[in-house]
Amino acid sequence: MAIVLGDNRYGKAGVRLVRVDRGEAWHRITDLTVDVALSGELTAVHLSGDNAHVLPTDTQKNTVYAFAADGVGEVEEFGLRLARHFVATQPAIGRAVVTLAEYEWDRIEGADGPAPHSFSRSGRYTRTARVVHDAAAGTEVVSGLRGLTVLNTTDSEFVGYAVDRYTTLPETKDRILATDIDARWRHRGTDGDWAASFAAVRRALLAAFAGTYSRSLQQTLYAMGRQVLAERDELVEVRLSLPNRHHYLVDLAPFGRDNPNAVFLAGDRPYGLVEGTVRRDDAPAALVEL
Ligand SMILES: O=c1[nH]c(=O)c2[nH]c(=O)[nH]c2[nH]1
Repeated sequence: MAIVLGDNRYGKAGVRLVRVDRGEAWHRITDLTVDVALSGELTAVHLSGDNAHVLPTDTQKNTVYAFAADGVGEVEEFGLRLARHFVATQPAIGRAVVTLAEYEWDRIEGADGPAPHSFSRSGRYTRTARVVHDAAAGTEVVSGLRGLTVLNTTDSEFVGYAVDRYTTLPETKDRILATDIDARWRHRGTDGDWAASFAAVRRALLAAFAGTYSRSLQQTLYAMGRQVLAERDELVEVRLSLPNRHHYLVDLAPFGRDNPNAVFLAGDRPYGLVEGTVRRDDAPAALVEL
């Protein structure tokens, strides 16, 4: 029996970057967290401590800030620039994975209208991207969002499920359906209008959530993924991770009050977790699973 080094990668995680674009009067901010992960000919560093192939993670962090000096643009674009740079300039590095999260800021509405240089952090959702650039296998861009919390007050039921001796859940024909959307979608190519694509996918996810009469969160998941692919030719695959944010009808009978689907306890934990991928059947193989 031999002991060998398996899959490995290394890089700087959690690089926090805020870029200010200063127009004459109006400022704009871009707020990102960037993770870089490199892999390639890295056996020697692990086995004998030879660092010749190791571009320090500190240098990777510096590169993120240096590249931001030329502007950030869309997260996908920034990720592509960085990933290509590491592979092109480091002969030992065959693959770079750059993962980005962008936090949204809203302009503050001042007494005299929109404030030119004041912002409040929006908690609505986080936009994400992951770029894989591999010297041999090519380039792959995955966009996404997480933390987009949505709720339907009706048009959701859950009946007819499998029952065993541990089942206590009552069937319901009318319940609240709520979730925090965590979605990633893989692009066919490596160029395009990233901003327009993102906005359209977000709209499609929301429209499908709102417009689907739901017999389960699983069915809603598929409807959401399907709508995104039906509307967006540039995409080949959608992955959704949907926590079921249970809302429990409170029993008000002890207080002599009925509760016609009005008062709920918003559960925290445990929560159902429904995850799935919806893809075109001719989608090219992914470099890295969604
Ligand atoms: O939409 C649902 N899917 C489930 O699998 C499930 N399980 C459960 O207890 N409630 C629900 N709701």
